[in-house]
Amino acid sequence: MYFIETRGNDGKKPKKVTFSEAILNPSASYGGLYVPEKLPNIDEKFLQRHLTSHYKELAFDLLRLFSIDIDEELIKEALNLYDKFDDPANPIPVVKVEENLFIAELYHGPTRAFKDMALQPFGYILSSLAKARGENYLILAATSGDTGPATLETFKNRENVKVACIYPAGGTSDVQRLQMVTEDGENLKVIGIEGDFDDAQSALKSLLASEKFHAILQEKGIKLSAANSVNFGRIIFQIIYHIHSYLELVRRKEITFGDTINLIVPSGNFGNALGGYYAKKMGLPIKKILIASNANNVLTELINEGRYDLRNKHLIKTSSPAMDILKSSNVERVLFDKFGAQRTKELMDSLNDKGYYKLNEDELAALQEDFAADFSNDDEVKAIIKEYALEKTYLMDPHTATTIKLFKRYAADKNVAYSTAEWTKFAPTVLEALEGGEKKSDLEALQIISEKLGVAIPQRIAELFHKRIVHTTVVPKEKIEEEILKFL
Ligand SMILES: N[C@@H](CCOP(=O)(O)O)C(=O)O
Repeated sequence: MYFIETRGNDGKKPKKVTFSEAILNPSASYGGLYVPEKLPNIDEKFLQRHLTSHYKELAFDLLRLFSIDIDEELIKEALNLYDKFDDPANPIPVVKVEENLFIAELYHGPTRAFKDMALQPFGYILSSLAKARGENYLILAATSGDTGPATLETFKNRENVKVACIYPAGGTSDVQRLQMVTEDGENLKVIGIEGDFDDAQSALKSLLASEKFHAILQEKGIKLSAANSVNFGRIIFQIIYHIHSYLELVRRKEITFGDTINLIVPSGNFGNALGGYYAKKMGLPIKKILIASNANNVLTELINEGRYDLRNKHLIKTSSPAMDILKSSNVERVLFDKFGAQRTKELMDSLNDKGYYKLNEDELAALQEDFAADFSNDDEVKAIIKEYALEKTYLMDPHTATTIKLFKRYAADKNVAYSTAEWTKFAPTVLEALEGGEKKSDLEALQIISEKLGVAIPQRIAELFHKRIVHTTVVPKEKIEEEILKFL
């Protein structure tokens, strides 16, 4: 299968590339993204076959449907990394929380957030390709808290790759920050910036698109790639778990083949939601993808009103920092799929130049065929955490809590909501939700919640508080490139 560009081709880059080319060099013409030329189909036979199979087999067959140019043995080795998850027999438990609400817990990997689901195998494949080709890569990552730790974990001490991870100083939870600044691999550099996630991601995108930066790296014998979901290598692994969720409901006889379900997705950069959209397009019986946001509600406005409007908006720091994003990358792939390259370029140019775009009526209707959306503010999030912990004995983190408003609206349907991070990454907010009062430190809050509710703190989270801080760099956003070059 080949991959093409969301904003069309500039005549300088190849018109289509293979999967390996798309993941090693994810920068497409005009600042666009790579997408599959044609999505493969999954039919009932495919689903039936995987009713009794392991997640790794489902993943392997799904990747095969895309006919990617990666050696099958390498894919199998990469998928074996799911054996490190809490339950090697099932990396994603799906918990029935109440009638029609199933929570798919995507956080049982090493860094306790859904990013491990894709970054564990993707990091292995990318670094193995680099080594096999005898090439050296700089991998950029911009993070609002979860992608960073998962990227550092997957690439740590891997040969032929160096990682520069950019995070907004003060814009993540303390556990997320510690997960990054205590990572001690020789090939890793963590850079805090005086700015927000959008600044970090804009820097990443302009470095990816910069011929000058590529040339400087070339002189050093280094090529450039990225670990964020701008890289299709991330997205392909984010399609699989939606199929797994559906199969889980069939296995438990909650639905039969052909019944439709909703997916409720806490959304920031839209990679998870895009994975669900692709699964739907490929034939998975999904009724709607419900997009849950926090107070940074650009996606709610887009899906409900058809306008993506950044004018007069500034990023708000919320209790769900991984979703503190205004410039959401993967909406572009949906625009391309629905309206084609020319219109996508028009819309994205308008967003970049004027700070907004507006869909016409037909376009909005097309978007609403697949998506609905709502957002929750921090008070609503805290109330949900408390309600579910105390009344339904289900402990959830603030990102997961944003899905519940949508569940309540669609409670007559079967819904799979995604839990994208473990509560342990946001313990002070969770404790504040449960008990009110002054915000406690992460360590204190973790201990109190663990004792009171009898829930375990994973060792890797507990030991963060005793690890040496390795990365102390914090720079103005204008100095990101300089800092990266100092590290190489
Ligand atoms: N929510 C992310 C932001 C980056 O998203 P990605 O899917 O493009 O990696 C984070 O937690 O870092």
